[in-house]
Amino acid sequence: MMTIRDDHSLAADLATEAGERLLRTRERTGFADPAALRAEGDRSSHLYLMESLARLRPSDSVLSEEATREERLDPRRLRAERVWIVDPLDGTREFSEEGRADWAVHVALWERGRLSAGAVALPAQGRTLTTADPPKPPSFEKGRFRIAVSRTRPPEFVQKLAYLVGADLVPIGSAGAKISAVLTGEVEAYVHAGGQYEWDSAAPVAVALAAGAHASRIDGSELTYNQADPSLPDILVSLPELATSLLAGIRDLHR
Ligand SMILES: Nc1ncnc2c1ncn2[C@@H]1O[C@H](COP(=O)(O)O)[C@@H](OP(=O)(O)O)[C@H]1O
Ligand SMILES: [Mg+2]
Repeated sequence: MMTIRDDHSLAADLATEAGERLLRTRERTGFADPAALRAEGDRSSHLYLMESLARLRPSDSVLSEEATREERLDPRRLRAERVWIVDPLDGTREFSEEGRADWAVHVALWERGRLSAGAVALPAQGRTLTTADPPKPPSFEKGRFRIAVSRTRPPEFVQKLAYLVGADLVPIGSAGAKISAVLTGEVEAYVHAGGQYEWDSAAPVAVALAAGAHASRIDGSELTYNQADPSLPDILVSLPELATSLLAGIRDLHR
């Protein structure tokens, strides 16, 4: 039974519970029909999060990846002071592949212009990263480092960027799993371009900022959320020590 609690704990509890439900969906439905498993995961997780937020935060707005186009275009969201930005299942493709643990549930809260709370559940890794208790990323010592990149849609320039800055590429599914990998020390950076939406990054960016990591657009400008158009096509998340050289490398490659 859920009781009244602060937004940080609520984000963490909802992401974790949605994740546990997705693990059960995976077990029950199996991997024989991946498209059916993906559809079931997306739909059931979206419904769980929408119902829970309607009950526990009835006056807040919600922007979800799985909402209808009309719901996403609802003008009330743009006037609202509090908007939950959720991706009920990030890394849907990896969710439907047996044995993979690089998929996530994202729950973020945007308040009056900035992300104020967030949680990323990594159900198959048995952990939830949260602004309630932000992870402490390791500090970067000198030398080669690792850049996480999309398994299926790596941006063209990241191979060149890796060469330029002396890094190795690590393909991982899910934006949330990649940003979490920066915060837990599996990689040192994540670079993406060419398309993405607010729900793909809001929750992991809320946690990354709370953890003291760097998070920005690839031109160094701020990531802004709850816009009329939820497209947010590129992102850089890294240990703070690496941000300046990564931004400089990206700038050189785009000249
Ligand atoms: N070029 C692109 N256009 C739109 N969405 C993209 C994209 N590249 C990645 N994404 C989205 O970002 C998330 C992480 O992608 P990836 O694993 O390739 O890094 C995925 O979310 P979903 O799994 O929620 O659809 C994916 O749909
Ligand atoms: Mg997503």
